[in-house]
Amino acid sequence: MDCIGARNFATMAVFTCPRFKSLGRRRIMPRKKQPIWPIHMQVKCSGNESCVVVKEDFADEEDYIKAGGSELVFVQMQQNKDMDLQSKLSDKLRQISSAGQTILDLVVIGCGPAGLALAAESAKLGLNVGLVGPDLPFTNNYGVWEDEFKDLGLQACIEHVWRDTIVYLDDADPILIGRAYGRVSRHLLHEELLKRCVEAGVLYLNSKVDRIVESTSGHSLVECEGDIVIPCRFVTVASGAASGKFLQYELGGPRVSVQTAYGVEVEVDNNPYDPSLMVFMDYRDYVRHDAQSLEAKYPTFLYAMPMTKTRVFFEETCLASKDAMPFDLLKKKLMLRLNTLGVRIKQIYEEEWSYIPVGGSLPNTEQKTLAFGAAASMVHPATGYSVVRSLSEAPKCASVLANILRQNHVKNMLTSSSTTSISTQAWNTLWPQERKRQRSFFLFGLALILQLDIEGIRSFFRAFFLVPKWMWQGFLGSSLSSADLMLFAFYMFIIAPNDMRKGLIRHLLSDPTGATMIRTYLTF
Ligand SMILES: CC(C)=CCC/C(C)=C/C=C/C(C)=C/C=C/C(C)=C/C=C/C=C(C)/C=C/C=C(C)/C=C/C=C(\C)CCC=C(C)C
Repeated sequence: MDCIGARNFATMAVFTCPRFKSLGRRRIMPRKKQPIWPIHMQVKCSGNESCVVVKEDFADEEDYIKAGGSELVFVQMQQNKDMDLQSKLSDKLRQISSAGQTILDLVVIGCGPAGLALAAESAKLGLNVGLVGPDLPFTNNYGVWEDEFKDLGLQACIEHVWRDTIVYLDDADPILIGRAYGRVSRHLLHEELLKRCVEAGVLYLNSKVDRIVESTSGHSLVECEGDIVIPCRFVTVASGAASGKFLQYELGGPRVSVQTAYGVEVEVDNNPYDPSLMVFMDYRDYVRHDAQSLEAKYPTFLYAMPMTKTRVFFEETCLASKDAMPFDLLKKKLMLRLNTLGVRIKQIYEEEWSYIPVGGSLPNTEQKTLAFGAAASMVHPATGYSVVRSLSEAPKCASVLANILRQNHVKNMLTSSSTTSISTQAWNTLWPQERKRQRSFFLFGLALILQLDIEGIRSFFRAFFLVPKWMWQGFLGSSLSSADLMLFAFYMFIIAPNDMRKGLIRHLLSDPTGATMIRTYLTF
């Protein structure tokens, strides 16, 4: 058997809800007679993690249901097999079963940072939360501004901090931006978010969701692989940008663009970068390629995290392009760049391929299924960053869901129309008009970046980092209000060189995102 324990989640129990039978749904229990009710099992695993998964012993399904388990098979989260925590969770599961509550308040689909954070925050507020998704480790390397991660209480998940961050645009003086940057340990972040879920009593199902349907009673039914159906009051899709099959997006919005990056963590000789500084963007041109070449179509920069003098994470990044920049081209540019810098790679620890859709439409806010994180278009269109926004908005989104459920007394009265209007309230909190205005500005900025060549990008970012620090920091962190963003635009206009000023005005008057932005700003 695979090492379930080493992956942190472990399945526990499954309920079947007799109500489904009357709805004429397909059988809830897997057809093959297998012991899906809690069983006692021991899992061997490598490493020093304790991997014992203890489950209650039942002779058969009937025995299980008699003992208080309902028919819908469900799951309990465990982390590092802490038996004390596990028994608390078992108690919670029993309370839910004994209170006859087979309908969960919220099912979150997706076990990335956004899904885990939303599940934990919602369960903290007393909602019965189920989390569904494959149990996989985080794969992305997250870079964050240290102050922002500290504010989220996640400082302990940062594995390396650089006291300052540097930007190279051309051969002129580099820009020291005066802000500490951190590299998040994806393992520690995963552990911390799991811990929050475990402590808050989130229930977990390691499965893939096939579809979400509405029942006539107004509940959502989350249909998972293995003929498992979970009834709940709200479903929130947090399974990343590729969640399209569960969601509808507004029609006629801007086309999705792509941020692509190829990274390697390596042991090197001749690292030219100071290990005390994180290299946020190095736009210097080492390759000196012909302006007509394919490389010129995709202006890229180097993002570098020197962990020590000899161990460095280098990532060649295309901030945004209409069509994804091919990974082999990114890799080639990175290798050429390192070669020109005289960096000699001695050992490769890991490689990363990153593909982040940016821009695009907002989710249709009239649908009943909710979304969070990248699925809810929360990726910053002009930077590709999203993890801090998802983590910081999770408590707010959870509290809105909890309030809506409380105010509407939906635990007792749910009809299709009431749940639709409740979902609209939740959507409006996630995407209020003010947020839509800010986003329209970012989309305008993204469209601007897309049409700049390498020289245009250099002078654009020179102006960008000259605006007052609170402005560019707020722009990158999505924390400027729509009015502040206007002030920021005005400021950029004032300090920009003449040709850039002309470009800004031309873009405002001619690009469709300019007209959309003006319209969105004028809508109240
Ligand atoms: C794995 C993962 C997760 C990842 C990987 C990848 C990477 C490495 C990434 C990185 C990234 C980065 C670094 C990014 C950065 C970015 C930035 C900095 C950005 C920025 C942007 C900016 C912008 C867009 C800006 C804009 C501005 C504007 C739009 C302005 C305008 C103005 C105007 C129109 C004028 C007006 C006038 C009057 C009013 C008079």
